[in-house]
Amino acid sequence: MEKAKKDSAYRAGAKHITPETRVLGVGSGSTIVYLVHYLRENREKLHPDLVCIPTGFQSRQLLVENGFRVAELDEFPVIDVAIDGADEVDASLNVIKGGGAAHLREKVVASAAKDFIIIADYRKMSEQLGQQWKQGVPIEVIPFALSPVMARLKEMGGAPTLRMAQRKAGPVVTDNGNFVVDVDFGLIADPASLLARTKALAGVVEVGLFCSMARIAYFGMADGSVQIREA
Ligand SMILES: O=C[C@H](O)[C@H](O)[C@H](O)COP(=O)(O)O
Repeated sequence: MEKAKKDSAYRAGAKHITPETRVLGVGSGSTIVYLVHYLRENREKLHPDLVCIPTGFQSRQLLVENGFRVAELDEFPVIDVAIDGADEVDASLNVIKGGGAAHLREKVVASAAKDFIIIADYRKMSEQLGQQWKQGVPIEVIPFALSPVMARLKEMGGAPTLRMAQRKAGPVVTDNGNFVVDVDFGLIADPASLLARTKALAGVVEVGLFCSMARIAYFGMADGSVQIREA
């Protein structure tokens, strides 16, 4: 599995991070660690003034520890390329993200990017969202709105669960001070419509459905190959 993650990250890095890439969005999760390894091992191929925009605390730390310059969107509101992991990717490149509760900032960074690329291992590859990722769609909610949002999500046919922290009593609290509700909607026939309906609920800050955003996805396979899906 680790090899598959590394293969996808290295293939995408070699293809999409060129000496012209000045501002790079760096996502979150375990696959993105390998992208930072790629950057570390290929410094001579990078723009001399490369600036990285991390999507959260984890990737920020990772980049700083490896000697890369990190900056905020205030300074660099347009990103050349953003690369990020995924929890599930369907045949049309709709993506579920937020398994690490980072999807709000990830979506902001992806939206600011001219090009958005996904890296993942083969477990994330599916035909329809909900096939592989059984944990549900991550939805970031302000704590004040938790109960009414949970009730509305049930009315919409979802099965919401408040994500609980491990090694801390109580719920997961995101980098933005909010809660995450994982909502099982079964197989998702129309991700864009589900995104629109869930995002419209008062108190929902962001939904971990990324529709019509990714241009290309790299999947590291069990046999050592890398499969590519393009929008
Ligand atoms: O919130 C977390 C992010 O959306 C991650 O990019 C996603 O969960 C994939 O993570 P991993 O590369 O660890 O599978």
